[in-house]
Amino acid sequence: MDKFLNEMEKERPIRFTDQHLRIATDNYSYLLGSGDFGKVYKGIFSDGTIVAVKVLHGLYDKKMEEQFMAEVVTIGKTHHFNLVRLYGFCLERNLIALVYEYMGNGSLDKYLFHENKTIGFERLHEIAIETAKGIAYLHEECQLKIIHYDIKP
Ligand SMILES: Nc1ncnc2c1ncn2[C@@H]1O[C@H](COP(=O)(O)OP(=O)(O)OP(=O)(O)O)[C@@H](O)[C@H]1O
Repeated sequence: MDKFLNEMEKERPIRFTDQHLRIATDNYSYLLGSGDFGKVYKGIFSDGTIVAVKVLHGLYDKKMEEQFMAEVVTIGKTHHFNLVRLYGFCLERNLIALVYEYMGNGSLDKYLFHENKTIGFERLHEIAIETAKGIAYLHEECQLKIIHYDIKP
């Protein structure tokens, strides 16, 4: 694990301390949302960079370690316009977190599934193409296994 973390630090993602993230998030006072793996908070670093800090919940075990490493290895290496940047991570006994680029407009699914406004076909097509470009890049960069589904007409 230590070797992995040292490698990652050379590659790019920054290793943050618990204290650093506590200050940036103003003691986790601004909740952006929550997902399957934890809660996401807004943070601002002293240089003005706005971030989204995902605090992973659950006990630190082998499965959690694997999930964490997979995310840092894959997303941490990527630099693509259509993919959210992973700036860094925190791996301490009392805090396991991932630090992402802040997306001011929130999640895409909000627009696709929860908003009353309907998105026109052209915009939907554009989103699909740009999403596919992001996935293709990730696939190439990280040699991810992408599952191919048979789409029935
Ligand atoms: N980078 C970000 N910038 C701004 N808001 C974010 C960011 N990442 C997450 N959020 C907010 O936090 C919420 C939860 O995100 P999270 O990634 O934990 O869950 P999810 O999108 O449901 O995916 P999953 O749980 O499958 O990982 C999102 O719906 C969004 O509102």
